[in-house]
Parts: sequence; structure tokens; C-alpha cells
Amino acid sequence: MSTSNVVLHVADVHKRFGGLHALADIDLQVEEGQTHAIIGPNGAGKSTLLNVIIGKLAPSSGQVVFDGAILTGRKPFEINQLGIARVFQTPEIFADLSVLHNVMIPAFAKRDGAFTLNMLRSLDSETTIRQEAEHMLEDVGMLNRRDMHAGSLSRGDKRRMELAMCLIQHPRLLLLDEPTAGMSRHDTNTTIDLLKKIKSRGMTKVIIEHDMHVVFSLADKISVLAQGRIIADGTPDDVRGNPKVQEAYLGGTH
Ligand SMILES: Nc1ncnc2c1ncn2[C@@H]1O[C@H](COP(=O)(O)OP(=O)(O)OP(=O)(O)O)[C@@H](O)[C@H]1O
Repeated sequence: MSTSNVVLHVADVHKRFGGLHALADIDLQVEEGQTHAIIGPNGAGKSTLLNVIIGKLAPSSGQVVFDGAILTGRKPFEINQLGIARVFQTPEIFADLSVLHNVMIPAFAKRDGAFTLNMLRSLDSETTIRQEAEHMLEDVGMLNRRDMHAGSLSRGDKRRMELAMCLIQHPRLLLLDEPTAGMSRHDTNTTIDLLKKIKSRGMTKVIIEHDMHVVFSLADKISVLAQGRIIADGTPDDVRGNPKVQEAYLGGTH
């Protein structure tokens, strides 16, 4: 099943915050089309690693390579333009705009390089982008909510809308930061099904997640972080039985 086509390579990355070694010796390879989960107890370094990948934080040493391009030193929007999209722990949305307009905006931004508020007036005349946004909303099961104010959506629906906002950019790599945080079990299962559907289209995903039901439902590969280091790396079965992983979780706060 492994095609060995590495699309993202985090190579020997270290990140220090003063005296704290938040990431040490991180070497991570994400293969094309796979769902790669990063798990670990609180404070293990998961968000720091994600922020290094998307250019929000500069590593103290090492580099991140995406599809042959070195990401280190590039700005987050440049990294986004290269084909990496991120779903945030707290969705970043325009609460006063409709769901449909929220999904159209990233497509605009991608096409024109930026989105400014005075472009809002021309949104309704953008038939092609509107149709694509409707298609994305249908995909995430939210077409019937397209005219609602985004701010009035439930938490689960906001996250689904944000997923549509990412998908309309047609990223090669989708980063998901706890995509089911705070969701009911029903919304969590709907999100798992949705992410499986995306996977069947071959999109590569890196997912940070605390919920092991989500991780084991979706991941092809799992890297386990503890105290800034990767302590285990492998298939879900490899990781599940690894005594070091069990120890890290028992010793942690989860
Ligand atoms: N900007 C910062 N300045 C100083 N220390 C930081 C900063 N960001 C994170 N840290 C520290 O780095 C370590 C790793 O934090 P990080 O948020 O990456 O962990 P995490 O695995 O994402 O945790 P959680 O599961 O709780 O979200 C922690 O000890 C944290 O306190």
C-alpha cells in the first residue's frame, strides 16, 4: 500500500522557546494520498510542529520540504499558495456573511492573490466560483444552509463550512488541527465520514487529534510525539501495541 511518494518532509527540525526544547530531532515523512496522524499528550509539541509546517513559527534548525520546495523561511500565505490548506481548531470565518460567501472567498483569494472587503460587492456576479462553492457545500452536506449567516451555525456546521473553505482551494495537502474538538459523537462521526470521502479522492492529510476513535478510524500512519520527540512512528497497529506510547499517555494528562 505504501507508494513511497513523500509529499511533505520535516527534516531534522528543532524548535526552542528559550530553554525549552519544544521540538527535537523531528523527522517526519508524509506520503502522497495518505492520512498521517500526529498524536501525543498535552504539551508534546503537536501544535508547534503544525505551526512550523505552515510557516507561523520558524524552526530553530532543520527544514520543511513540500513537493520539492523548501518551505522554511516562507510566509504562511506563500505556503498556502503552494497547495497547503489548514483547518483550524477554532474556525476562522466571516460571521456576518452568508455560508455561501464564506466558501467563495478563499477561491477568490486564491485566484486573485488576496481578498479585500470591497470585493464583496462583486461576489454575486461570480457565477463560476459560486457554482463551485455550492458544489463544495453539497459535498460537506450543507447546501441547505448556504444563505444562513455563518455566525449562526452550530460548532459542527462551522467546522464543516471551514472544510468546504479549504476544499475549494484544491490543496494538495490538508492540515487538520483537532477537526472534531468539542463536537458531539454524532457530529464527530459525520466528520469522520466526510474525511473518509475526501481520502477516497486521494488528498493527502495531516491530522492532529486527541480523539483516538477519530485517529484509528482515519489514519494510515501515526507519529507519536512526547516531550518534543517522536517516540513511535508506524501503522495504527504498530503504534497501538507500542509500550513506549502507552507509557507516554499514562505519564501524561490524558
Ligand atoms: N510561543 C511559545 N512560547 C513558549 N513556549 C511555548 C510556546 N508555544 C508552545 N510552547 C510550549 O511548547 C511545548 C509544546 O506545546 P504545544 O502547544 O506544541 O503542545 P501540544 O502537543 O500541541 O499540546 P496540546 O495537546 O495541549 O495542544 C509546551 O511546553 C508549551 O508550553
